[in-house]
Amino acid sequence: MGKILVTGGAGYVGAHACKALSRAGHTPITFDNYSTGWRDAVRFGPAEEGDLMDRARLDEVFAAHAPDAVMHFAALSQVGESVREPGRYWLENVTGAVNLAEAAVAAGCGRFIFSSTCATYGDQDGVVLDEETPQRPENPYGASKRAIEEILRDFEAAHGLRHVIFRYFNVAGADPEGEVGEQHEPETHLIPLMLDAIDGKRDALTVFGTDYDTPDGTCIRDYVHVCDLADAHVLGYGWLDKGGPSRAFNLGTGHGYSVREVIEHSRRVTNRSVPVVEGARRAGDAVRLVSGSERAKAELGWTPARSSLDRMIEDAWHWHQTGRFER
Ligand SMILES: NC(=O)c1ccc[n+]([C@@H]2O[C@H](COP(=O)([O-])OP(=O)(O)OC[C@H]3O[C@@H](n4cnc5c(N)ncnc54)[C@H](O)[C@@H]3O)[C@@H](O)[C@H]2O)c1
Ligand SMILES: O=c1ccn([C@@H]2O[C@H](COP(=O)(O)OP(=O)(O)O[C@H]3O[C@H](CO)[C@@H](O)[C@H](O)[C@H]3O)[C@@H](O)[C@H]2O)c(=O)[nH]1
Repeated sequence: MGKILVTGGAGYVGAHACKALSRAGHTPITFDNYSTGWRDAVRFGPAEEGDLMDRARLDEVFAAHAPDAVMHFAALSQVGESVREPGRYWLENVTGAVNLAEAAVAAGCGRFIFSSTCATYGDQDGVVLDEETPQRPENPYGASKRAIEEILRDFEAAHGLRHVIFRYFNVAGADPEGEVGEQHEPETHLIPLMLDAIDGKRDALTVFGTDYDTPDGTCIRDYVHVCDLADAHVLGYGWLDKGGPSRAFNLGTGHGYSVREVIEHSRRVTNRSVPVVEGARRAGDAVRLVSGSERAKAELGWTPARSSLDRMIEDAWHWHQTGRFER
């Protein structure tokens, strides 16, 4: 069983990964500055407060815990914001990852699992995006993540730091037991915003662009359940623990849904109407991002068992109605 330093363990995906790691018998040690995460979300192992920009603090935490691996979730992660504030994305995402990789190498921790994204691929004229697809990000967020992937390859060559890169598609849903869930402030993600509109916490959901070249004019994304992602991280740790080589894996289902289809499914699952207004395109949005995820299934034995759209909306709705983190 391993000790795993989880940066961003107080955030949405990181907290679900901590639960899955702890269930599998590992010890997740959260490292977080609580900028977008929640102290209440750290329920499955110890917490260390700190900022990735502070290399000395990272060294202290590595010395205190001697982790067997790092899982690096902490990042700035909003496409639209990255277009408006590219400097922050390049500075914080890249510097944070370099500090973490250097601290891991200095401490003799040789395994690194990284949260990358399908935004590193960009639009590719309707082809299914598999791991061999050339990466052509269309926004500073995706570009910063692609840069970190390159940095990890350099660190392996120079220092033997082995890595697993997970390129997530669109994460959705929540822990079905309701212990943790998705809560961003301000919220920018489609499904939680829609649930807010459904129960009157906001006036309406704005659809960002209805004139895209897709069957119904709205953008298409491949949604994957956060608990399936969390399970993939446990498998990724096992892969490196058994001596597996550095590898990149997509995590998606291979099925894309348009914004209008997500609205329709939400209407059905919640049995409520969804107030919607049509708005302008959001800068930086790709038209269509759909995964080829055969590699993760074949090589890691990963199954996105909970990733039907209805199930993700159901679990998100359950959390929306029953859970809430407080500052
Ligand atoms: N949510 C998605 O749909 C999605 C899709 C693809 C990739 N990802 C990636 O997954 C990761 C997690 O995303 P999320 O949705 O859970 O985000 P989140 O904002 O909920 O979590 C990020 C966590 O990192 C912490 N953090 C941020 N900057 C930090 C710093 N400098 N030092 C220490 N802690 C810091 C935050 O406080 C927060 O707890 C990100 O790397 C993101 O790019 C997310
Ligand atoms: O109020 C809203 C919010 C979103 N959308 C649309 O819904 C889709 C999904 O948007 P969102 O939930 O914001 O996700 P993405 O912008 O696709 O980005 C998420 O998914 C990426 C992978 O695709 C990750 O890398 C990012 O970190 C994560 O924020 C997009 O077409 C948006 O234009 C709307 O129409 N209205």
